[in-house]
Amino acid sequence: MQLELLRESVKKIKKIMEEIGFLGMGIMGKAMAMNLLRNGFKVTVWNRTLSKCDELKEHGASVGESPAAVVKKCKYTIGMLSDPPAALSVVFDKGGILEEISSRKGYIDMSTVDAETSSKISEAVIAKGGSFLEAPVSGSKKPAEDGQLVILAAGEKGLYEKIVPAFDVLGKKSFFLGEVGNGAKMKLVVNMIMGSMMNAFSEGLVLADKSGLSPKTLLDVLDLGAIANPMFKMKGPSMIQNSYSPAFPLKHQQKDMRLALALGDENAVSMPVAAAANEAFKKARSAGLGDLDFSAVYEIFKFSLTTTTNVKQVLRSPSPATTCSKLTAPHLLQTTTKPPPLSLNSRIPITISDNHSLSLSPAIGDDYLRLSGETATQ
Ligand SMILES: NC(=O)C1=CN([C@@H]2O[C@H](COP(=O)(O)OP(=O)(O)OC[C@H]3O[C@@H](n4cnc5c(N)ncnc54)[C@H](OP(=O)(O)O)[C@@H]3O)[C@@H](O)[C@H]2O)C=CC1
Ligand SMILES: O=CCCC(=O)O
Repeated sequence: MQLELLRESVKKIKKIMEEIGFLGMGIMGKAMAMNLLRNGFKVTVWNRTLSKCDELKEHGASVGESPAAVVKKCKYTIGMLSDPPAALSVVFDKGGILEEISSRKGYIDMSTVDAETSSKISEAVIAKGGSFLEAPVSGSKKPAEDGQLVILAAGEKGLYEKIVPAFDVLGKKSFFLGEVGNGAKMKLVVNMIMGSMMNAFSEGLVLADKSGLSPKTLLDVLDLGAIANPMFKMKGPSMIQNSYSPAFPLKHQQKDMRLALALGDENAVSMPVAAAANEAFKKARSAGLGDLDFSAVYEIFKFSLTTTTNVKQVLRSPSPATTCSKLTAPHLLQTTTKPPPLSLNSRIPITISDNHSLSLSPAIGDDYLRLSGETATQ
């Protein structure tokens, strides 16, 4: 039975025969390209920062010197880029896809972008005789590694049918949603709901904690009830340990909230919950948490202090009189260098306002300096 299944998938892959191009070796692109390689596809990769292709090369991928070079070599090219400007750049800029796309070649953009960006790309590719499919995905780093994504495709049905063997490797289920734009819209609706849920979850964890309840017990209770879901289950334990290793970077979640709200504007849909969630993600970005996992928005709820003062500066030269009029998420600050004057036993007094001060003690983690402290009325 297993052998039969194996034969079937080899047959499907052989149907494609042609090499697959892959643009964008970020968290998702790298995992997806690796998965294609593991499943017998020949893959040529490209990334703006070339060094990120090294690991793929070690696993048998070829490396193209530009998006155009990849398209020239491959019949089908997939893109997994950060945002609309990046998705447009690999198509329209010098060395971009348009220089080599032609009839019998297809471009599949799996990035999360808005319908307008996707339509612009589609029109340009089709004008050159090529085929286009948008195919954003639900699921994060782990599902990408395991080939368990949910693929939301729209555009040219013919291209969809031809690329299905690759989608079967990348995902557990593909939807074909009709005309270009529908995949982008579906993805934005899903991520809008996800971002709003993450905010409610964060608020709940803080409320439990401040009410004298154990956040860990809250996780156990949630997991047994009607609102149990994989996201709470997966993110909750690391959130209560202040650990936010990025699977889905917060800056991308905020981009998706922004694009979803724009879709709401376009359709006159009132979205007060999503708008509030977007504000929290923006606040987290401005506090320097954009490259952490989107669950780091929890930090914003833990500390309702508003801040922008250069806390890094404060940390580099802590002194008893250090004054910090505005302070955000003071216990989790990204530092470029470990500040020399600090030791694990240091306590750094920081005055927040005339009436309040913080006394912080540092613990140095991987790339982050974590500080914990309590407010005290002077
Ligand atoms: N991470 C996740 O869980 C998920 C992410 N997504 C979506 O997938 C896309 C990729 O996400 P992810 O892999 O996490 O993001 P990363 O930030 O890890 O990677 C972004 C990629 O885009 C490239 N890039 C950025 N700007 C440009 C540009 N101007 N020109 C060319 N390339 C550029 C980066 O290149 P460089 O290395 O040079 O910076 C990198 O390859 C995003 O749209 C995201 O919203 C969808 C589902 C899940
Ligand atoms: O766009 C990112 C989605 C992340 C997820 O579905 O877990």
